[in-house]
Amino acid sequence: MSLIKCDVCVIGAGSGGLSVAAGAAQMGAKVVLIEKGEMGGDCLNSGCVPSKAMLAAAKQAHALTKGAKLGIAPAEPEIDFAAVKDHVARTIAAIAPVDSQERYEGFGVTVIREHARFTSPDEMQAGDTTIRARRFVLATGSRPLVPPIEGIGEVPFLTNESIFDLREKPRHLLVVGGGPIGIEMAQAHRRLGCEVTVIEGAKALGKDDPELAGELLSMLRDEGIRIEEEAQVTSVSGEAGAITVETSKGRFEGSHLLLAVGREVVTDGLGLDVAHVKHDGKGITVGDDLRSVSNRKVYAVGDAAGGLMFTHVAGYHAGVIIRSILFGLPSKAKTAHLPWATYTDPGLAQVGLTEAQAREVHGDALKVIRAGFDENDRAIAEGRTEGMLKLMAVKGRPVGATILGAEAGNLIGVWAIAIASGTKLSKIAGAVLPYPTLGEINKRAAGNYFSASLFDNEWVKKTVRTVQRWVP
Ligand SMILES: Cc1cc2nc3c(=O)[nH]c(=O)nc-3n(C[C@H](O)[C@H](O)[C@H](O)COP(=O)(O)OP(=O)(O)OC[C@H]3O[C@@H](n4cnc5c(N)ncnc54)[C@H](O)[C@@H]3O)c2cc1C
Ligand SMILES: NC(=O)c1ccc[n+]([C@@H]2O[C@H](COP(=O)([O-])OP(=O)(O)OC[C@H]3O[C@@H](n4cnc5c(N)ncnc54)[C@H](O)[C@@H]3O)[C@@H](O)[C@H]2O)c1
Repeated sequence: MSLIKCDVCVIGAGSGGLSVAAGAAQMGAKVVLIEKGEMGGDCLNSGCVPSKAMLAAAKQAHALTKGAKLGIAPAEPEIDFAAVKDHVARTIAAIAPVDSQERYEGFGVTVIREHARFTSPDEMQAGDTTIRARRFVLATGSRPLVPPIEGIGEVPFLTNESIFDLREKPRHLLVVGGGPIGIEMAQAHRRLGCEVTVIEGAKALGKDDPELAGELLSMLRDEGIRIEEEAQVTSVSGEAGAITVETSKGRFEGSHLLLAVGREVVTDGLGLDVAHVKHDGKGITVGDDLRSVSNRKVYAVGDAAGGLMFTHVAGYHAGVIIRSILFGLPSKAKTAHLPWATYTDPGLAQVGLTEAQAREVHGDALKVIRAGFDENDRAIAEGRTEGMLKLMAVKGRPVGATILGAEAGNLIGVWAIAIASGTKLSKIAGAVLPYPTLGEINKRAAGNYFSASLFDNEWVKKTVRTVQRWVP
C-alpha cells in the first residue's frame, strides 16, 4: 500500500478529466489521474471519434452515387465494411497519443490505471494506492442505457461500445432510439449499404428545432432510411441475424439491433455515499459551480455532472472548475451559449434558443430571420443547397441559431461566439468575409435582419434623394 498526497485527484481520463488534469498540472498543481479503462474515454474510443470516422466513409460512398448532379457519371460504390472499420481504428489510433498516459506523465501528472473509489470524504483507493487530495474531480462519464425491455437479456444487441468493432456488414440494422447516436449511426450504415430502420418512441431528434429536424428526417427517409416515430418498444426476441422488435406501432424485423436510447451516468462503484457525495439518476448533484452540494471537496465535470453530454461541454466544465480549484475564484458554469451539432449530411446544429423557446421568452420582440443555402453561391457551386439557417434575434442581438445544411457544425461557431459575447448583429452583418464561402450565410442572415428597415424605408429613400439633389 502506498499513499499519495496531492492537490487534485481526477477520476476518469475522458474529455473532462483529461482537460482538468492537463490544465491543473501545467499550472503547477500536483495532480493524480485515475482511469480504469482506456485513456481518452468515450469520445475517443466509442463516441465522437469513431462515429465521425464512419460518417466520413459513408459520405464518401454517398458522394459517388450523386455525381450526376455535377456532371460526373454516378457510380455504385464498392464498400468493404471491414476496411471502413480499419479506417475507424486508424483514426482512433492517430488521435490516441494526444490522450495517452505518456503525454500526461510528461505534464507531470501521476497516472494510475485502476478503478477508483472513495474510502472516506477526502481519500480514494485505486489498486494498491491511497490518494489523499485537497480536491477530487469526478469525470466518470456515462454509459449506454439499457432499458428493461422484455426479452433484452436473451437477444444479442449492439451499443456505441460494440458497434464500431463489428466487422461484418449488417444486412438490416434496427436502431432503437432516434436521438443523435441513433440518427448518425442510421445514416452511416445506410450509406455504407445496410438496410436501416429507426424505431423511436417519441419524436426523433426531439431536442432540436422541430421544423429543421423534420426537414432532416425527411431527407434521411429519401435516402432510404425507415424512421418510425411514436413507436414504443414493448419487447425484443430472436437470435443473431434474425431479430424482431415489437412496438406499439407493429413489428420490425432485422439482422442486427442497436440500442441508442440515451445514457446513464456512471456513479456506481465510486463509494459516493462513504464520501457523502449526493447523487441521483441524473448524475452527481452539483450547483452551477459544478461542486458537490454535500461535499465541497468534490467537483463533477462532463457527463457525470448530469447536464448536456458533449465533449466540448466537458472541456468547458474543466475551465470553470480550474479557476475555482487553482485560484480560489468564484466560477459558474452557464448553459445558454453551449452549441451542439448532429453530424449527419447535411448536419443540424443549434446554439441558444430554438424558435419555440425564443418565442416563449421574448414574445413579440422576437424576429426570426431565415437564410437558405440555395441563396449561397458556394453551396450552389457545390450542389449542396439543402437546408437553411434560422436566426432568432431580439433588439439587434442573436438569442439563438439553428442551422440545417452543409458544415452546420462549423457554421454554428460564429453564433456560439456571438451569443457568448453578446455581439451585435450589426458586427456580423458588417464583417468582410471571403467570397465564395458557406460562412457568408451567417453574414447574409445578419444582413437580412436590417435589410427590411433599410431597403423598405421611405425615410431612408427620401434622405438619399435629398442628398443626391443638394450635396455637391
Ligand atoms: C456514439 C457517440 C457519439 C458522440 N459524438 C459526439 C460528438 O460528435 N461531439 C460531442 O461533443 N460529443 C459527442 N458524444 C458525447 C461525448 O462522447 C461525451 O459527452 C464525452 O465523452 C464525455 O466525456 P467525459 O469526460 O464526461 O466522460 P467519458 O469520456 O465517458 O470518460 C469517463 C472515464 O471515466 C472512467 N471511469 C469511470 N468510473 C471510474 C472509476 N471508478 N475509476 C476510474 N475510472 C473511471 C471511464 O473508464 C472513462 O474512461 C458522443 C457520444 C457517443 C456515445
Ligand atoms: N453529434 C453529437 O454531438 C453527438 C452524437 C451522439 C451522441 N451525443 C451525445 O450522447 C447523448 C446520448 O445520445 P442518444 O442518442 O443515445 O440519446 P438521446 O437521449 O438524445 O436520444 C435517445 C432517444 O431514444 C428514444 N427512446 C428512449 N427509450 C426508447 C424506447 N424504449 N423505444 C424507442 N425509443 C426510445 C428517446 O425518445 C430519444 O429520442 C446525446 O444526448 C448527446 O449528448 C452527441
